[in-house]
Amino acid sequence: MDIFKGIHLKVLAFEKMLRLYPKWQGRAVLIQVANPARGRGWDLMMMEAEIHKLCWRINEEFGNDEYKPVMLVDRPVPIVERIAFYSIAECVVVTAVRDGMNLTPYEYVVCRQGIAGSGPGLDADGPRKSMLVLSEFIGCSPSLSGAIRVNPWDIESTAEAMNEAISLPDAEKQLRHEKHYRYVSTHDVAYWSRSFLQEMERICKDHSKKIYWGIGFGLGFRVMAVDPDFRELNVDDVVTAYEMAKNRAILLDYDGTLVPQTSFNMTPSAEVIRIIDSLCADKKNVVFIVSGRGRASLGNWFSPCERLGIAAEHGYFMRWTQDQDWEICCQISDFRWMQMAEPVMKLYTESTDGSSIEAKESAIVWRHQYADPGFGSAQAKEMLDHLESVLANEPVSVKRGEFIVEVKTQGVSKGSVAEKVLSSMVEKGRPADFVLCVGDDRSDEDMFEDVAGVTTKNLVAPGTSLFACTVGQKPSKAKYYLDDAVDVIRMLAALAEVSASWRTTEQPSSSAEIGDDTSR
Ligand SMILES: O=P(O)(O)OC[C@H]1O[C@H](O[C@H]2O[C@H](CO)[C@@H](O)[C@H](O)[C@H]2O)[C@H](O)[C@@H](O)[C@@H]1O
Repeated sequence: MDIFKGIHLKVLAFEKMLRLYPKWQGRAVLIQVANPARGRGWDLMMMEAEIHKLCWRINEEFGNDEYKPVMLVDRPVPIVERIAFYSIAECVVVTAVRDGMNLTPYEYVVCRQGIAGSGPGLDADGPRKSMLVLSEFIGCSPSLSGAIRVNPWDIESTAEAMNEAISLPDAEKQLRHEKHYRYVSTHDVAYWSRSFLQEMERICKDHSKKIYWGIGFGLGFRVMAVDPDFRELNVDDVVTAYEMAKNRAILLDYDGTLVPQTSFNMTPSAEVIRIIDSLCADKKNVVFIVSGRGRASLGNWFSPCERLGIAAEHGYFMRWTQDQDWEICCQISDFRWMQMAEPVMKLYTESTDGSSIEAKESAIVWRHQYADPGFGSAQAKEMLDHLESVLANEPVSVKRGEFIVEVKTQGVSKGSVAEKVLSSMVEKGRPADFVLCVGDDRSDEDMFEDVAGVTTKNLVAPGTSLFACTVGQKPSKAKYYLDDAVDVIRMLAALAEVSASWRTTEQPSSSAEIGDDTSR
């Protein structure tokens, strides 16, 4: 007995069932085993009193000398007695409003299976039957696919489920039991310990090759395993490679990379605009902003940088220079899935103060940056599962990012932007011999992964200097990290300076240079 077991809800649902389906009056009995509570408290005492009152009320109204509809067993129950109850029960009902696993349904199923030739109350060798009505809020509920799942706060639905459980034809009760028993008997302690060990082995496979860092403070402290090659980007090395390169590709994420994720004003600073514009002015450079943001705001913010390429909405839209049109990456015009995703997001927005929805042209985003951190990320996790099941047959992918859950068109990724930019340079006969790719978010990992494979795909010149760099020290597919956006800007400023010093001394550029070719 505790306040989360939802016993009062079960008793109320049973009462409702007797009222809705009078055929069960005189026939159905609810045996409520309530082991005495471990603690005491005013709320628990109130709960116990309420349960006793409810049981009394039902027994008064529907019972008689020979029939007591509710039997409340509120004393310690030895295991043998519990097994006896389980073995004869047509159905087990668990209506806890919060619980970890709750082993009762598993124990019940095993007891209903019994041992051939010794089943108390069961036809010794006949078919077995078991029925479960389970709260959707308990850990074991998803694993028992034959169970009828209920929201225990919904008394009427729980009453309907109880009636259904005991009314179903025997053949269906058998089928459901077979499902239950198959699961319980194959997922035993040996199974769990085996899979736990396998998982440990998988995770620790490269244990000795990794290096371990402790990051964060207090409750935020965690140990991180990273590749031994993962190291801080040395700006001098980047500058040297930049100076030596003939054709450079620079791919930059926006949020968290050029502007700190914590900034209230997310527009680029005058300094960022000046640096980016100066990098674009170098004819050896192809510079792209590769962002999840929409094309309107990126185009507007970077309007001073005429030669800047922009890949907006993770590359759904691409524009090579300001005077060119936006290209759409894939010929998908069916966005009906947005009408399925939006109501789900609205549901979570209503219950999560500080969250909001951002509808873009090819994607829809749920943002929880200003919600309570713990609650916001718990809601985001739940919403991700919810959206994945609702949109399972749609041509979309559902991803998490920095304080966001995003649904976007399948096949659109920052990785394909990197490939497009580099293959365009190859087509123009100017394959990149310097690639710098910086980002902070999960969506940037696609870009890092692709950039790591460009040499084998012949998308860059032999011996190319590749710098894939994540912002913040965290496990990443990038080989390098910089601590924050400030360090990124500092590095880009150093590169812009190199370009500026060359511009003051260089000869007029030849028309073969990639920067002069507007037909890209
Ligand atoms: O690819 P990025 O440049 O990193 O852009 C990713 C997302 O950026 C925007 O969201 C971010 O800013 C919001 C406030 O301006 C903030 O609420 C959110 O938590 C950040 O992730 C943009 O709104 C998204 O559409 C982009 O996907």
